[in-house]
Amino acid sequence: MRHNEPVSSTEGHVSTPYVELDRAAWARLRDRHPLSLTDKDVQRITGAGVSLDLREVEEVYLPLSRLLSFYVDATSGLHKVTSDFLMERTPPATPFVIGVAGSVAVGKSTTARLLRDLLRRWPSTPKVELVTTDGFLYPNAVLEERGLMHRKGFPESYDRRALLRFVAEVKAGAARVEAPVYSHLVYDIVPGQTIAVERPDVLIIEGLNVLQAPQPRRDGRVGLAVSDFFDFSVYVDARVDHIKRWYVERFLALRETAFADPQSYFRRYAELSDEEARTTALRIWDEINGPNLADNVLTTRGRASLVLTKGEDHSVRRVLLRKL
Ligand SMILES: Nc1ncnc2c1ncn2[C@@H]1O[C@H](COP(=O)(O)OP(=O)(O)O)[C@@H](O)[C@H]1O
Ligand SMILES: CC(C)(COP(=O)(O)O)[C@@H](O)C(=O)NCCC(=O)O
Repeated sequence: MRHNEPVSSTEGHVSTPYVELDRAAWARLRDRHPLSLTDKDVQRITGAGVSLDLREVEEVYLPLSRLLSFYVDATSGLHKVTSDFLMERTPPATPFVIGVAGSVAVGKSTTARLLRDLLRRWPSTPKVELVTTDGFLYPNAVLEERGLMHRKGFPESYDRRALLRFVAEVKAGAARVEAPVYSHLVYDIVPGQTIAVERPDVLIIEGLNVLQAPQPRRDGRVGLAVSDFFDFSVYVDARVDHIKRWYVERFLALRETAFADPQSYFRRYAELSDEEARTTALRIWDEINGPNLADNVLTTRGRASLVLTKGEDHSVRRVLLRKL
């Protein structure tokens, strides 16, 4: 099969809406859109903690940011058409909204930060903001009351209405919209702290459940979901056994950093031996993050505009791009 041709599927005679490109085919696209970065740029982009390969950024994420910048321009043209049709004199600026979804530990935050920093380099999108959905988790006090302390990350652990309102307001061009902030260190919402979004060119919303379909309400009617406001979405994908290993490795590493902080909710984990830490991480994975991935996150993959599939070293092996 030629890699630049759509994949056809025999499943129920519905052909897939995606075009599938392997790593080499995707990387070749870069030749048509010459782009380059220095090691220094990459260091600046990724910040502390994650060691990223320059080639990976240039071959995978830079072309994606280029495609996105074309989408931003095309979408703004479409808004103009609607506005002209409606004879609006001063059409509101409408931010382009991108959702980034995937499992805990698959690399959503890294992908979202990369896209933010790369998009800022393109002329039509200098102002890019990134918001993570953890700020919309209910505070621990509410989760405790509802018996949801061991369901953090499951759809019901979020104030979905507040999240929806936030995205709808940003999308409607509101001058300033605030989102609450979650601290991984204290493992709770930070009272009174917010992040402000002020009419960006692009808003990236990153979180486990951002691609969830709208849920039926109590009256049986189906409302809106945040994904209804997305102009584009990325699902970061990998084999579950790889993700589970990345989760455990990150947990072991956190003993030296975040867990060791006197303020950390998980202070007690800093003292664990390798074996104890591994057992604890595997338990948390098997009880919380694994089931959430299987039941609520993976089930939304087919709704994404683009799926990045990573190999066991985090390098992207395959890209699915929705064409239909
Ligand atoms: N593209 C990448 N290349 C190398 N390592 C990565 C990459 N993306 C993520 N990682 C590693 O995987 C771990 C999880 O990534 P992160 O972005 O924090 O995941 P998530 O936000 O999905 O929980 C990080 O600790 C980081 O070291
Ligand atoms: C904070 C999270 C729910 C992810 O939030 P997101 O930004 O994806 O909405 C997750 O990273 C997490 O910490 N899960 C909790 C698992 C546990 O209770 O340890």
